[in-house]
Amino acid sequence: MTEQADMSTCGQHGNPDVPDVFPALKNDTFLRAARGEATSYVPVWCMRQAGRYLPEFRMKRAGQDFFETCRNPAACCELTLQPLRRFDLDAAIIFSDILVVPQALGMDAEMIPGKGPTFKQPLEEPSHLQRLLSPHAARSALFYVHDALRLTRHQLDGLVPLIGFAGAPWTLMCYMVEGGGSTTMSRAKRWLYQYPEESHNLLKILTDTVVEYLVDQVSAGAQALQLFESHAGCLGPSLFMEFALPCLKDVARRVQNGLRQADLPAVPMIVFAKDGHFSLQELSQAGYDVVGVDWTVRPELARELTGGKITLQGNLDPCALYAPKEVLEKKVNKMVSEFGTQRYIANLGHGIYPDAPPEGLGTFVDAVHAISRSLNACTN
Ligand SMILES: Cc1c2[nH]c(c1CCC(=O)O)Cc1[nH]c(c(CCC(=O)O)c1C)Cc1[nH]c(c(CCC(=O)O)c1C)Cc1[nH]c(c(CCC(=O)O)c1C)C2
Repeated sequence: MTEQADMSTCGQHGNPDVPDVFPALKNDTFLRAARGEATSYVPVWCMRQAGRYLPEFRMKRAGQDFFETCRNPAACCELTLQPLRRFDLDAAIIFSDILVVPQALGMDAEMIPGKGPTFKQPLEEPSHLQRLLSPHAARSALFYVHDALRLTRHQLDGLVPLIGFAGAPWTLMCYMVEGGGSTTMSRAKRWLYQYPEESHNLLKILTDTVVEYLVDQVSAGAQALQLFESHAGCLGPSLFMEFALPCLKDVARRVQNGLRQADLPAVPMIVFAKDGHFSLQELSQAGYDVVGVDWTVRPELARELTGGKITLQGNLDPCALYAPKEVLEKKVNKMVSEFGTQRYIANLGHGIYPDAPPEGLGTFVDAVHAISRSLNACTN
């Protein structure tokens, strides 16, 4: 145990009924690895670990509107804790969604079963930017996420660190322009080619909003932050460097400054650019402590591109959870051996799929721990 009871305060939307001193952290392995410190085993968590693959998640969510659930701190807390009751995970991630940010900027979203999240009035042309509320207004609309973080940090009772997150500006712009998911993101990319200046304006609004949102998350109890750039792949290198990377750099720098100014602790920041293999070198110099890697990248190449100096996170193919136990264990062995046991956080290469067998995740987590402990024992 290295961290004493944390004196972080409730922040500007703090609930006066909840005491503002958080319980001491009992397992800091994830934070140590994120900060590049030595660990006796490889910590592991799983993107979308609070999700539909768990029967208890489906039970709790049954009949409830998705975004109503996001606005209910007690429900978010329960859903965040569910996977920790089953698996020996080294971190929790708050149950929420990246789309709460566009909502807070005034865009109405609903979750349509079988289709996914959908905005009723997407941004079709630059004049629609006038519909958006200010980053300042968005900041106060997001109080419910901070209430969920605060409650969950207390309920975790120091078991493992709590991760907060946000969508990266480009990924949020994709949903706001497309109105929902898309395989090509061609409407959003059309903006980059046809309206580059207005695209930069939109990305700036999103960057400003995300920076304040993440600082507030730390104020509410988040002990690490992850940026999801889920739609990096469709950009390719040149659009990524022009439109997405500058925002990611701004977010990292301004969040750490914001934390200093607010007298809040510095927290490790993770960037995960899905299908962004072409950007790994730049991402390793973008101001983040950890770079996430999807399963299409060889661990040795990821180490080489990132100069061996940064913590990497990833990257088991989520479909490997369907494999028989022995095959899955072999895959984990290969992955951990190739990344190495230091400066490494094991994870899937993207979120767990809704039809993944829960016992597969258990095998994955236990194998990461056992294999990394034995590899460490060999080298000591
Ligand atoms: C469980 C869940 C979530 N969002 C959605 C679901 C499924 C819907 C349901 O349960 O009813 C809809 C939900 N929300 C979104 C989608 C994808 C839509 C699409 O692109 O088609 C869906 C189905 C948008 C979204 N939402 C998120 C991302 C980034 C990660 C990624 O790339 O997968 C994205 C792109 C982040 C997210 N979303 C969620 C978390 C929870 C915390 C955890 O990891 O356990 C997180 C981190 C929660």
